[in-house]
Amino acid sequence: MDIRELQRLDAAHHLHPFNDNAALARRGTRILTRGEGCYVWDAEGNRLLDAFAGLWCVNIGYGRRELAEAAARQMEQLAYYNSFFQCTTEPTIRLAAKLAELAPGDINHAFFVNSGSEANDTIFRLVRHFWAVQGKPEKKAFIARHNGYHGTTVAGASLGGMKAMHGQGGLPIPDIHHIDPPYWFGDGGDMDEDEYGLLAARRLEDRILELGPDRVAAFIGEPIMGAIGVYIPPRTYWPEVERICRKYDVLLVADEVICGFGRTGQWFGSQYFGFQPDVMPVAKGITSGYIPLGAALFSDRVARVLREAGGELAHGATYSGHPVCAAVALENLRIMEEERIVERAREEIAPYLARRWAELGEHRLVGQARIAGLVGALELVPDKPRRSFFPDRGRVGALCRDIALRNGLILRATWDTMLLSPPLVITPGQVDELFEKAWKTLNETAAELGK
Ligand SMILES: Cc1ncc(COP(=O)(O)O)c(CNc2cccc(C(=O)O)c2)c1O
Repeated sequence: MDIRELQRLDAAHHLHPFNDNAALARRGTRILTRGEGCYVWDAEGNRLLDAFAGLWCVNIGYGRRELAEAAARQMEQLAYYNSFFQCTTEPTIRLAAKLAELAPGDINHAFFVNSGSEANDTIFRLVRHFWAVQGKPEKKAFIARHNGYHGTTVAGASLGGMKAMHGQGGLPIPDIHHIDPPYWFGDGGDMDEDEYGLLAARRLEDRILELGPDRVAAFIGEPIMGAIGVYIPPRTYWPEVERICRKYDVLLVADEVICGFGRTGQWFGSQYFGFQPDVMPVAKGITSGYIPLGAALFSDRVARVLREAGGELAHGATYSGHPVCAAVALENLRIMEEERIVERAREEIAPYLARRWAELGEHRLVGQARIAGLVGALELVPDKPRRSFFPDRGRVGALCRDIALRNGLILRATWDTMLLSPPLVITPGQVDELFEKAWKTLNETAAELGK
């Protein structure tokens, strides 16, 4: 492999997602070549501990041959057929049944797509259809959170609260409203966290009353807000959100694209926080990132209306329920169940990871270390113990991420918050390696800042 030639071709022909492509062309792309367990290798032979599981998604770790073999078997037998025209395939059916078994409460129905973004676009359309066929076409507004992330499609990016995304493409589309998120570190002041959780949840009730309950179709939120910086809400937040949604008959959509399939140590984030959604988009961990797959999961109530009163659903994609993707997802979930990956993550790894993560919180550069199961954040601050931010937010985070890479560790940086989301199969020894590399990285970052 001629790395320079590949980088030249990349700069000439490949537009990267969420990148300044001109700067990247000047800097050169890191080319990843292999993955095994919790490690990935780049083309220059660097072995990196991937404490971010690709992009929140490689839950069972890299290199599980069983998934490749499941894909090959299905490809050889039936590489593709669709679920249109009264047809479908066996793995698609079995995956829908497996998801009904794993999902909480009466979430028993799956509409398959190719990504989390498409799952949220599906939810946006079918939730509106759910109310319209019941004679409530005006009940079509969605409420979401500023700085939330729900994907990159028109509806997904509009449901998201990222202003930079809204600025590209003239978003949000009409009838999508945003409230402030539960970010205690940033705006909780001296308030007790439990008290702050209730206050943050009641922002939803205020907005429902402002819009009129008869106009509000649904509220969508990530159990833990991932991309913006792992905002872990106080334990009082979600039960209060659920109470408010039930009070005004607003559907509750839990965006489980990151939290789903074991990330918090429970199968789903709603179980970690103790609430029951009506609708759940899922993706990422459903196949551990080995092949693209997303799904919109619906409760009995919603599915019954869509089935019985909805007539023909005028919605679907070529690859909705793709048999190879379904076969890989089934193998992924089989491994997760048979090896008790979620339970072991909760019982054995999460407690140890929490202890070591809290030790990183002792560092002079860290204003808060927060974690829930196997997803966490370190807030880098200029003058601990004050909860404040660096003036040029994002520069220190980018510096810290680059130093981590130099030390053989992958962490994500959002602004000046370092994010953790390792494969669920990380071992105690690898947690120690993560700690050592992260501590060294924080020291070197502080030194570069003259701290
Ligand atoms: C909560 C949530 N919902 C929907 C999506 C969209 O899924 P797809 O990407 O499969 O369409 C996501 C995706 N999450 C995501 C995607 C890209 C980058 C980052 C980051 O943290 O930098 C996070 C997500 O985190």
